Parts: sequence; structure tokens; C-alpha cells
Amino acid sequence: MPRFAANLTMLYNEHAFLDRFAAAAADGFQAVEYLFPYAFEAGEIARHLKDHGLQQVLFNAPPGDWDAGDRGIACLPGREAEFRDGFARALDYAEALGCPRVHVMAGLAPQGADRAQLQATYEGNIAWAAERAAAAGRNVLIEPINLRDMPGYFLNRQDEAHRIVQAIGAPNLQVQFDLYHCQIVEGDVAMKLRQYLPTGRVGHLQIAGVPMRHEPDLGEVNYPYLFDVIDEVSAACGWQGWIGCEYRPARGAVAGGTSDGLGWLRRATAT
Ligand SMILES: O=C(O)C(=O)[C@@H](O)CO
Ligand SMILES: [Mg+2]
Repeated sequence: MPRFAANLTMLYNEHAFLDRFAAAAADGFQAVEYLFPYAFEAGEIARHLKDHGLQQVLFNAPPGDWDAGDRGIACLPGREAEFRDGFARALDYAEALGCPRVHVMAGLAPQGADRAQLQATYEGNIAWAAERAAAAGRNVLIEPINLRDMPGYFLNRQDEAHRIVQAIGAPNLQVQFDLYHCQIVEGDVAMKLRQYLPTGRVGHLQIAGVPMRHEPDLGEVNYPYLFDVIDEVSAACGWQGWIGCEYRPARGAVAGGTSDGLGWLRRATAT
């Protein structure tokens, strides 16, 4: 099942985290992503990847204090040292897991904050991270996220993300284009695939049904059509990234729920 990576934060919640690697491999996935690896030793995760023949294609840098409400700290003035420590930790995990991409979450804009100051802090942190990642042979990704799921999130639109990537100009800085967020925030997803994939500035795609973030075949988005667009544009421009399956299975933590919901994937990959 080339191209599609299982997001182990959202899929296979019927299993404990480390057991999700085996479950994804049993369903035919060859690659995985998830939000955060830091609750586990990198070596332990690396063993699970190897044992199940999986590639790690993406994970996130430490987001600050998630339980206290942080959703990344890259745009937050005064937390630069914490940002740098966290990113260095992410690079250590990326090395141990053989993972080429690290997603850096922007954070929530504090109410009343000076937007220009947040922007300057964000761009400064992202530029620093891209430089450090380049020395380690990794790419840094930034992802626009919708405001319904994350009220106050600093980065919401594809054009903003691409403007920042252009402005910083680091070759290893790319956009994580999550079609679910894009549909909610701005729509016109097929045209944005056609616009942005050929720029070489999209490092990763992610999908989910809209609006409930369940399986891609549940909701308003016509994913078979979008997969054809991705195939067509990729063939023309040589785009070779992964598509992360970042959705909450409709049957949730019910035994077999994730696998039972993979009919859309079997249809998408049928030859
Ligand atoms: O929520 C998403 O979409 C993601 O890709 C996460 O990495 C950030 O929460
Ligand atoms: Mg996403």
C-alpha cells in the first residue's frame, strides 16, 4: 500500500500505542506517522518499526505543555529557549527513527497579542529550526490548521504557509498540506493541489473526512477525485510524498474498528 501512511495517534486506538505498529502493518501499511514519540524510548519505537517493516515518515516536535493547552510554541515570544531545546530533542528522535520530516506546530495566538511580534517570533524560530534540521539531514514542516479544531491556532491558510516558506527560503522547509483543514478553512482543494504540489514546497499530505474527521469516505469531500488529481499532478511534476491517514475511525476504539473502516483505502489502492 504505497503512498498512504497510518497516523498512529488517531488510527488503531483500540490498541495500546506500541501495538498499533503491528496492527498497521497487518493492514498493509508500509509507513506510519503520529504526533509525539516522546513518551517512549526512541530505540523501543525503532525496534517496532523494524520488526514490522515500517518507515517512520513524520512526527511532531515537542509542542510545549499539551495538557496545559499548548499547541506548539513556535510563535510565542519568550519561549525561544524551550523551543530550541524541544526541537533538538526532536532531531535526536528523527535520527534514531530514520524519519526525514519533523512538523513544528505554530501555537495558539494569545488573546490581545501583537500579531507582528508573533509573526517575527514564529519566522525566527522556524528559520532557526530549518537551519538545524538541514545540518541533520531533515526537513521541517509547517501546517495550517483550522480554527474550529484549534481555536486561536496561529497558522490557518495554505497561502500564509507558502508565503512564510518562501520568505525564509530554506530548501528543507516545506508545508504539510492537510486536506481536511484546507477544506474547512478555504476549500477549493483540488486547485490548491494543482497550485502547490508543483512548487516542490509541499512535504507531506494528510487526509480525513469533513466535517467529522472520520474515514475519508464519510463526508463532503470527494477523495477518489482528489487522489486522481494527486496522481495526475505527481506524474507531471515528480511529487513523491506520503499521504497521512489522520482521521478518527467512526467506530472509534471498538475492536477491529480501524481495519473495518479501511474499505476506502482498499478501493483507492486497487489496481
Ligand atoms: O492536527 C493535525 O492536523 C496535525 O497534523 C497534527 O500534527 C497537529 O495537531
Ligand atoms: Mg494534520
